[in-house]
Amino acid sequence: MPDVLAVAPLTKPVDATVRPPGSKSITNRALLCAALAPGTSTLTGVLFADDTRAMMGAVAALGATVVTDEQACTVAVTGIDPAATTGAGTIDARQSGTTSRFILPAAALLPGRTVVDGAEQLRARPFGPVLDALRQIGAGVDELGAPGFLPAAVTGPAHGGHVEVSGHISSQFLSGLLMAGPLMPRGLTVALTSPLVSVPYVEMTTAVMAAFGVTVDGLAVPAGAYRPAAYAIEPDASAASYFLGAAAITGGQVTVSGLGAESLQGDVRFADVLERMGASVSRTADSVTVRSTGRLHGVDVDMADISDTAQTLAAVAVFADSPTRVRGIGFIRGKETDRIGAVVTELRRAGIDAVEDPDGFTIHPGAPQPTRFATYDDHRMAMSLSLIGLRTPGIEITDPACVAKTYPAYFTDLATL
Ligand SMILES: O=C(O)C1=C[C@@H](OP(=O)(O)O)[C@@H](O)[C@H](O)C1
Ligand SMILES: C=C(OP(=O)(O)O)C(=O)O
Repeated sequence: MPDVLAVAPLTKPVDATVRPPGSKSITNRALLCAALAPGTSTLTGVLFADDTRAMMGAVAALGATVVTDEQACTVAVTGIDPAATTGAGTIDARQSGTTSRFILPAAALLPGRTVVDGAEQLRARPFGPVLDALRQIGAGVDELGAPGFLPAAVTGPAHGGHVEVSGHISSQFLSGLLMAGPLMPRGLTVALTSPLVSVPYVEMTTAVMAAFGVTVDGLAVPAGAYRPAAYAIEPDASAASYFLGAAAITGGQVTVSGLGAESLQGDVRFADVLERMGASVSRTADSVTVRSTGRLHGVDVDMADISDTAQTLAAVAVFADSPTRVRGIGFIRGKETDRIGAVVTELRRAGIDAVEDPDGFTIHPGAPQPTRFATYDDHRMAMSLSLIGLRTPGIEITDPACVAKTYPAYFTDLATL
């Protein structure tokens, strides 16, 4: 991929059906549950991207056997008995929040020492809540760098029981604890010490656990065992937001197949936001379609449940006929970059009146100037800002290769529009 990519404006309204690659979040949950199930599971519709390769490497380091067929998007995973496995050495979670936050509690099941580390970007993201939680349930935790950050070493086995963890920084801490819970001798009962963000991701966690034979009751998981499963992964709903956004701003229509009303992913609700803005949305059991009505109004919306689509909305909001206010997402300052600061800075670079708020941002519509956007090594900056280029000549994306974190073929797929 070039160092800078020029986005070609569309010459006519988009009219397309797309199927994004598998969900990152579901892929990484299914890989972990399969790795903790005795026997062989078969996963289909798997995402092959940097974040999921990180999880494949992590579960292999725990001792699971991972056999991939990238062409077919399938993975066969033969799981381990954690109690009979010693520590996993060092795991490189790369830039992946899910891999790192999910693998720490799983590594704490092993009677041995595992070091979890990641790329510089991940080392800057918070880990204190999960490290504290693991100490509460009997694991040894050494912070090898700054307290509350990676790298960290965990030594199990954790006995489980009652644990307290915060919910306002990331839901991934809770999801990771729940997935390891059934393999702790006392099971696990989690109490949240602060309001939970990204709630649909926890519902996704319990749904994937259920597919592998474990039932979560509230935030309590009894001691038990996973069962291997044949598991089909849905297309990625956060990835779908870019194509749905493209329909809304180019006056066209896009159908995303494989993402129906029953999706496990909260981010399918991005279509509801576009509907509130004036787009027409239709849903079937297996698809969602966004059709432009020619009208696009600004919206005032809390995106705490679907924050991975906030940057998509920022790009779409530029082309509305009134301002958009996004609330409830102060915690996205701790993602791949400070996403509130980054998206506001870049829109301002294009001459758009964008304002940073403590818990979100406000975008005033305008006519973007030709701009070379910075992307902050954040895949969602690159994918979101590219939408502006569908309507505006002279838009360039720096470091387009950063999309490899979750969607290596993004720019190829965007070009098919
Ligand atoms: O559990 C998950 O799969 C995820 C949860 C969300 O993170 P937070 O809970 O940190 O908001 C989301 O942003 C991330 O891309 C994936
Ligand atoms: C925040 C993200 O990823 P993660 O937290 O899993 O690194 C994302 O994909 O936007």
